[in-house]
Amino acid sequence: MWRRSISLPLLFSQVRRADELKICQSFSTEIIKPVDDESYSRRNSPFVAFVLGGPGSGKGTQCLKIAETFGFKHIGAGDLLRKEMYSGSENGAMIQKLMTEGGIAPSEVTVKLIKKAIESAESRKFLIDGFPRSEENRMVYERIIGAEPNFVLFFDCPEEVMVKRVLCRNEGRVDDNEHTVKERLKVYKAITLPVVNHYAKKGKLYKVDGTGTQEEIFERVQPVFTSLRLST
Ligand SMILES: Nc1ncnc2c1ncn2[C@@H]1O[C@H](COP(=O)(O)OP(=O)(O)OP(=O)(O)O)[C@@H](O)[C@H]1O
Ligand SMILES: O=c1ccn([C@@H]2O[C@H](COP(=O)(O)O)[C@@H](O)[C@H]2O)c(=O)[nH]1
Ligand SMILES: [Mg+2]
Repeated sequence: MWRRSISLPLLFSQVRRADELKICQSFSTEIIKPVDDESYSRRNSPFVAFVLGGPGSGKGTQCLKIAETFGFKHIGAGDLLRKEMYSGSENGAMIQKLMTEGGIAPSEVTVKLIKKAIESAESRKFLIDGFPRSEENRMVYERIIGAEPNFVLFFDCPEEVMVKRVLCRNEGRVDDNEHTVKERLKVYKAITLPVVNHYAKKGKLYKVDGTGTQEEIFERVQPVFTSLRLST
């Protein structure tokens, strides 16, 4: 049974009072509908937080810190697709092409990989990093998984900061170049931001300032997770 020591409506109000997180500032001013976490308790479903933000906004970096500190399993949608790409699967060439072009993989492919990762994990608390990237992704996830996320963490970061970070990343990614990052930003603004907006309207969005040092950002993120008391 999932438990936490504080209800989310109370958490939201505490966070607002403390002004530690800038929630939904540019999307909606209020949390309209508190997260219905009790339904998750009853079904004993996994606890899922989506982590969204533009390319280089720091999603992966902060997810590693959250996972280590709060015992979440980190599932990077892009990481799953990269693994699939290098596995020699029939989808490999298709994934490589769309990643190089900054596009979005077919929803069924990504959701199937996420479902497998959730089902094979021992943890029941998940951070799903970099997904959903489109409204279609979101709807296919909800249909196949049969649930919405408990909340969505969103890193808000200026474009020039994100581009600088991506171009300094040295991990040999096929998309870490000037051309692809520009394409990714276009896709992010046109196709991913509507998903962020959707969750803001539902009162499920935690918007965090993604500028500053990694440690400063983690300071802003921590209150969200320290307030959750989920059994493992
Ligand atoms: N606060 C920060 N200040 C400076 N560099 C950072 C900061 N956070 C992350 N980085 C670096 O910026 C790069 C991008 O960060 P990260 O991979 O976490 O972003 P991301 O949102 O996961 O991007 P993508 O969507 O491309 O996977 C990495 O090289 C990371 O080490
Ligand atoms: O749900 C997803 C996640 C990722 N992609 C593709 O992968 C790259 C890199 O993703 P990161 O999350 O930044 O590692 C992304 O630009 C997409 O091309 C995807 O299609 N769907
Ligand atoms: Mg990442």
